[in-house]
Amino acid sequence: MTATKETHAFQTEVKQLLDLMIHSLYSNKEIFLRELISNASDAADKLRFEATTDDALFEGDSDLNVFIDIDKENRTITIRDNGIGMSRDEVIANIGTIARSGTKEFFGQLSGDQEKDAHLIGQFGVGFYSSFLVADKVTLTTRRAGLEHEHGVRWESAGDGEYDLDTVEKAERGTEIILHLREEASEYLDDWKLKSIIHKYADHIPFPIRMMGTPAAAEEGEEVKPAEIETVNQASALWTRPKSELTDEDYNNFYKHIGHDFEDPLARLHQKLEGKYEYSLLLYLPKRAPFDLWQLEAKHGVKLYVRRVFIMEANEDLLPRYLRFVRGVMDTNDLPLNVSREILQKSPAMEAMKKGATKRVLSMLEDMAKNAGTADESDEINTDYADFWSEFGNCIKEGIIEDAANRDKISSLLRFATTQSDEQSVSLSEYVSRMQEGQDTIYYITAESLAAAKHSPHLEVFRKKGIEVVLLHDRIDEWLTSHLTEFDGKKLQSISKGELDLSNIGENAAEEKKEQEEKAKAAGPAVEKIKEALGDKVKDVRTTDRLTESPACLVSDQFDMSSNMERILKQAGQNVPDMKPILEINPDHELIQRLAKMRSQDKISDFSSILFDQAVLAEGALPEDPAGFVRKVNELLCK
Ligand SMILES: Nc1ncnc2c1ncn2[C@@H]1O[C@H](COP(=O)(O)OP(=O)(O)OP(=O)(O)O)[C@@H](O)[C@H]1O
Repeated sequence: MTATKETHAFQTEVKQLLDLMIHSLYSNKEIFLRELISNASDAADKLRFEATTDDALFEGDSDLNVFIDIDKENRTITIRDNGIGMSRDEVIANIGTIARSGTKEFFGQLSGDQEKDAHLIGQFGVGFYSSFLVADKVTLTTRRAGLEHEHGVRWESAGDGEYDLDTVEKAERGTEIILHLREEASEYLDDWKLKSIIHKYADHIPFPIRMMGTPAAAEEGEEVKPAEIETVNQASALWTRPKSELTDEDYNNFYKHIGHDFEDPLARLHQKLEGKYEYSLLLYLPKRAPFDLWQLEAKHGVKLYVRRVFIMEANEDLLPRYLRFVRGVMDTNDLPLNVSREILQKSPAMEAMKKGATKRVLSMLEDMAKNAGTADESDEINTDYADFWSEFGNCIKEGIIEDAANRDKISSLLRFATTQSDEQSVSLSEYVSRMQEGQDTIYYITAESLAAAKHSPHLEVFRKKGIEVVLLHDRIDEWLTSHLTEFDGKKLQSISKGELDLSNIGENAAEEKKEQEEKAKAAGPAVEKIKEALGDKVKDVRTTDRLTESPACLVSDQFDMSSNMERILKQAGQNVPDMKPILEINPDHELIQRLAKMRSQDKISDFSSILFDQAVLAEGALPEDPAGFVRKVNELLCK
């Protein structure tokens, strides 16, 4: 064996993370133990799974456990597991490097404000690095199960930007971490203190966590009995225990382990399902979106266990992609332990679990939505669903597109801003319950921002008639509305697409319609003039009753792409054919009436072009020739 001691530098991000962590999690130091036990438990899970197809990996020792040892004299705590361990390459890849999606976003969001950053860092997860909260030197020795004894690896660092790596002999497989405690972390040398932290954070860990017990005090003349090893935690899989035995704290601590989160969850679901297939679900909704929510390779999800043996993180196999924020465990007796992932994915039992779990998560959300706004005994208003929506609403919208079978259920979970609420808090049923007499359509507008939607000229007639309009301004809304075309038997219609017919709505509808027709007729010459002036810039020019204050607006043809969608696709670098809009004019507006009287071709042309560009601006977009627009307006102003 060649001696291979090397010194490596930490990846820049690791250094940054360490500095930040030591400062911001200072008052929360004890979490180091939770993080290290969590890793040890994951390592035991991995070994147990790999050993289902290769028993030799147990190396004759299948009693998976974590052992914690205190050495008061040398001021160290040792956390030792006999899990899967790591090879040299794995140590380099896992310890000293952050190779996870969402890292860039995480660093981008740091503000320098300690409290806020502590929160962010908690969400991001500090894992192994939390050792440096209490230690000024960490020595990790590990050997991967199945490798020869001489392929052990020692990793050592003072957390100052570098680590040493050495190849060593290690007889037992697994990982041993020695924390050389800082002066100010002496309290952790007390075994009662450590035991109470283990109870707090790791009772639910399904492997025994062992420590030396306290030696019983000897009676006079008796020999002092040596201390015995004792198991500190409950060591049973939490989801297999009856609900009545479990406290909120038990559930929350388990969530923090499984969800790699520092905060309590927003809600949970614990059920045992019996039918053709038997399985248990323990699922949680996080309070906050993880950093990698929008990454394709989201890291943590739902864990699949078969007969309490961890099989895999199996997000999309167990829950549809749009529910990727759900964390937790599904455990079944109906799958074999030692089959490949591919076979598992195709099994009817997995399919049934996915269907059942999806249904139950959606029902949990429905219940949360129902309870929204209600007050509890202490008069506190329930904001759980609003909180959920602001973090994960856009994922639920994906569900409309992705999960046609549950579309009805999902559509009742949607919440929007409308002309009556800036908050995204209005459900479609609430909208329907407020519809005007004669209204049989749910009206919406899509725009680049809430402000652009709210101030769009298209809303003018709706305001006048008191008709509520749903204001859509998230990118995904364009896709949402192309899949959600009906709710509760009512059509959804964009107010900036196609012809608008509000003639059935309101008290004087019939008279208004007649009046409008007359006005349209009178504006005929103006329409023709503008049409000629704008040429092929527009698909058509026509009068409208949409507008009450603005002179003109743009609409898309019923089956054309909306201008907002066109903009989004173009921004995303897609090749989109130019859609020609329809210019609608307000025959009551003074500008239109003045234009009707104009004779000079040049003036008509300038006026028409200004009308068109103004309508573009009102959509939140830029005219094709902004400088030309400004020049024409200035010329007019000076006249
Ligand atoms: N005791 C251990 N045995 C085997 N592998 C380990 C052990 N501790 C850490 N690792 C490996 O190092 C990786 C990084 O660990 P770290 O605690 O930094 O992050 P994590 O557990 O993956 O995620 P999080 O930061 O969210 O806790 C783990 O994913 C695992 O592969």
